[in-house]
Order: sequence, then structure tokens, then C-alpha cells
Amino acid sequence: MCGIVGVISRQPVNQLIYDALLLLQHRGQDAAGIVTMQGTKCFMHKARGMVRDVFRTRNMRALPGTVGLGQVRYPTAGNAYNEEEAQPFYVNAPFGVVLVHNGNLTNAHALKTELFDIDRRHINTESDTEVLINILAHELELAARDLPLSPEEVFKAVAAVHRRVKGSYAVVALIAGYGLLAFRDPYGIRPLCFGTQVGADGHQDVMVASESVALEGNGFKLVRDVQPGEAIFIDTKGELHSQQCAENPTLNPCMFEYVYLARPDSVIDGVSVYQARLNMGETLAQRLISTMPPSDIDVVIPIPESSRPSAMQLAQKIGKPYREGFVKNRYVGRTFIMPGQGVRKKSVRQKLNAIGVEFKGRNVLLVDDSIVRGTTSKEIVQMAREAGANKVYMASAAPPVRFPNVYGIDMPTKEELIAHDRSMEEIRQFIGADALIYQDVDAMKRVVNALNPGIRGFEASCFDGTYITGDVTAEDFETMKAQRASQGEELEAGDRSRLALQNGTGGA
Ligand SMILES: O=P(O)(O)OC[C@H]1O[C@H](OP(=O)(O)OP(=O)(O)O)[C@H](O)[C@@H]1O
Ligand SMILES: NC(=O)CC[C@H](N)C(=O)O
Ligand SMILES: [Mg+2]
Repeated sequence: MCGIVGVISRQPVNQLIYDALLLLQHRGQDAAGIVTMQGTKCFMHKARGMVRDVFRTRNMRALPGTVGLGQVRYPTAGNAYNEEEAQPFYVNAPFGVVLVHNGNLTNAHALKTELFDIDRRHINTESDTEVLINILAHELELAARDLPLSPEEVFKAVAAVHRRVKGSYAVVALIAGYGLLAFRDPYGIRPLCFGTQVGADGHQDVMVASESVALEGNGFKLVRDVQPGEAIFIDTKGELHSQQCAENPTLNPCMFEYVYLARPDSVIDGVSVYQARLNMGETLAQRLISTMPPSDIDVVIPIPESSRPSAMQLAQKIGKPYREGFVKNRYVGRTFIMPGQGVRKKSVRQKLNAIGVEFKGRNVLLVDDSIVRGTTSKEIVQMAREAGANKVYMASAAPPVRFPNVYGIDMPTKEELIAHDRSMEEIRQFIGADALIYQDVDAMKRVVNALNPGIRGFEASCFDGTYITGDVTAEDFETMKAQRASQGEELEAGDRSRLALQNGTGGA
């Protein structure tokens, strides 16, 4: 996942985009970028790092204009250390097009060859987003007949993108001199919504963003989600055009957004993320009651941050106290989306510290939203023991993560997943808990679906092994795995240098 945003207004948009990116920071911590457009001229600043570090006052001053877009990146193609792969991407023909993308293309490799051999376009990085922008640009070239470019021609180009591109993509793009375009893949895997606010001059501003929290936090009112396969185009006069551009669109949002990725105060595809997490806590409690006696538990402790709603609801359901046993260092980011296992492992200890009094002599039930590589659980169970806990039980509000994800979550190989080839007992032993309990896949789907029965199904491949687009071949898996592995060396080197910097021993 990454966070994307686009704004069209009559006022300068640089600050609005910056503020929206801060609200989407939890979706990507590795790089950030903003492009603004004044007339037909585009201004860009992008770099590695968090939003606050990437944009200094001088960078903000150099982003004039009333239309723009931005992105916070968590790489799923290429790697975190290549500045060239930071978004937005830009191409100059047949129009000036700037694009930001959340998702992952499963046929990027094949498309790259096609772009070079047939479309006469050159790709310079390992980023699938660079492939995507070139496909869009090429299709715009084919769709555009006479100038000016019409919304119908833009939609025709998006329809062609849907036919060529496979995988997940929520996209915001700028077409210089024409307007702001946003579209979502035909399965609606990654989220995208838009909202409006009436600006100072009575004119309506439009913001498109990954999550509703970015709209709300900036005074915009959520209008609706962009539908799967749909494209919306807001021209430079501020008029909004929309069209369904896919042949068989179906809504299958990513389940992991509700489990972990999104902020709890966002509403995605009609489902409150917070309520989804409460519901998961409730079913987890039911499962717990049927598998072990809650009377043996003294206290329920969440593993901050994302597990809090589920843990709270579980505690209430089993009638045990909910206590904050770990303090989170608010200056350390999310560990799961950090690049490289070395940094992730070290960061768990930097991020969380136990409050002894909540553990000493007690049987504690630790609740996390998910156990993926097991990095967090293993460390946390040990910390609970070091803090004097009597028994340490562990519960996960999501089912075991057993399968790689190819749609925008960085877990490309099954080997890295703790639950991939281990039995429950082996996982329990690995993390060192006295008992381990997981959510059930069907129960999770049922309780989230109950919040919007209009959702046909979920993209839940990492839990159930079903890849919703139905077109991911064994070869695609191998290509994506090899592509990520080839980035590994660079990643590990970056990892070592980061650790060295954190330890104050100098970078590599
Ligand atoms: O099994 P693992 O590979 O460790 O991954 C799972 C953990 O990673 C995430 O936390 P993270 O620190 O990223 O963010 P949070 O503060 O939002 O919980 C998630 O909430 C789990 O705690
Ligand atoms: N997590 C994402 O959405 C990543 C977007 C894109 N695949 C990249 O690597 O930059
Ligand atoms: Mg966590």
C-alpha cells in the first residue's frame, strides 16, 4: 500500500497536499513526493524519507499552482533505496502526464517488454508505476483524436489501461492543461475515494485520496468511493466527469486494509475500519471462549497500535480488564512496512516497552491485529516474560497469514511468513507463547461483510490463497519473487547502513 492524493482547486494546493500526505503517512514511510501544476507547467519535489523530512519550506515555496497530487511510498516493486522510484512519475508525451499509484501490477515484467518492443517506450527503473504511467500515456495517444482532449477520450484510454494492466491499482494522474484523473482497478482492491469542499470564493474544490481520513482532516466532505473500474476526471474548470471503464467490475476490497493498513478513523467502501476491527475482536473472543477458559486470563493487553480496537472489544466480551501494558515510542514508525528484516526486528524493541506492573505475576493475553513474519510477537512475548508475566497467551485478530501478497502489500514470498509451513503448535513454540489463538477466515469475512452487504467478496489472498484477479500464473509469482530478491542485496546493504546510523556507528 501507499498513500495517494490529488486536489483541484482555485487556491494554491501545496499545503493541502502536504497535510493530506501527513494524514496518509501510515501507508508509506520510505519516500514522499508532490507535483503541482500552474497553467500547463508542472513543479515536482520528491525524495526518500517521511513527509516532514522531505518537504522543507523552500521545497514548499517551489510548488505553486491550484492543481496537484502527492504520494507516500511503501515499495512493492523495485526497492526503498532508489530515489528514482519515488513517486510521482512524469512523462512528457503525448501530453504532460504525472501519476501516483497505490497497488502492484502482476504483469509489469511482460508489459515492460511490450512497451519497448511495440509502444516504443523506454522504462528506466524497476518500478511498476513507471510501467503504468507509460501504458496510460500510450493509450492517451491512441485515444486522442483532435485537440482539445475530451473526457470521453480520457475514459477510452483508461478502458484500454484496464485491458492491458493486471493486478491492483488506485491511481491519481494530472494531464497538464486538462485536469485531474483518478481511477481504480476493476476489482477495487486498493481504496480510493473523493470529497468536496466549498472554497473561499464559493467555488467547489475536489480532493481524491486513498482514505477518507485525508479528506476529513482537511475539511473536505466525503462524497463517495471511486467505484471499481470507474474513472473520474475533473477538468480545469472544475467540472467532474465520471464513467465506468471496465467490462466486468466487481468490488473486492483488500481485507488487510481493515486488519492493519488503514487508519481506524477511515471509512473504506462503506465499512468503518474501526467497526471492522471491533467486530474482529468480537469473533475472536467467541473463538477464544470455545477453545480455552477465559477464567485463566487475568488481563488483556493490546500490542500498540493497530490491535487496540480488537483487543478492547475482546476484553469486554470475555469480561476481563483491558490494560495498556506497552508504551509506544511515537517517534518510531510502523515496523511492518519498514524495508528489511534487520530494521524491523530492532525497531520492535525501540518502539515498544513494557510497563512491569501490568505483567508481574499475571496471566496475560496479548492481542495483535495480525502475525505476519512473527517479528513483533516473538519479541513481545519475550518482553512480557521479562516483565514478570506468569503465563503469556497470544491472540491474533486476523487469521494466519500463509500466502504471499501480489496486490500491494510487501510480502512477496511465502517463505518469509511465519504461518506458511508451520503447524499451530510450531508457531506457538516459535513465538514462545503458552497458548496461541487465531481468527477464523470465514468469521472475519462475515463480520466485515456485515458492515456493507454490498461488498461481493474480499481480496484476502494472504489468508485464503485465492487471488481475486484469477490471472496470476505460477510464472508471475516466480518473476515477482525474483524481481524482489534481486533487490535484496541492495536492500540488505541499505538495512545495514540504516542500523549503523541508528546505532551511531556511521553508515556504510
Ligand atoms: O508479524 P510481524 O511481521 O511483526 O507483523 C505484524 C505486526 O506489524 C504491524 O505492526 P506495526 O508496528 O507495523 O504498526 P502498528 O503500530 O500500526 O501496529 C502489525 O500491527 C503487527 O503488530
Ligand atoms: N505499496 C504500493 O502501493 C506500492 C506502489 C508501487 N508498486 C511502488 O512500489 O512504488
Ligand atoms: Mg502492530
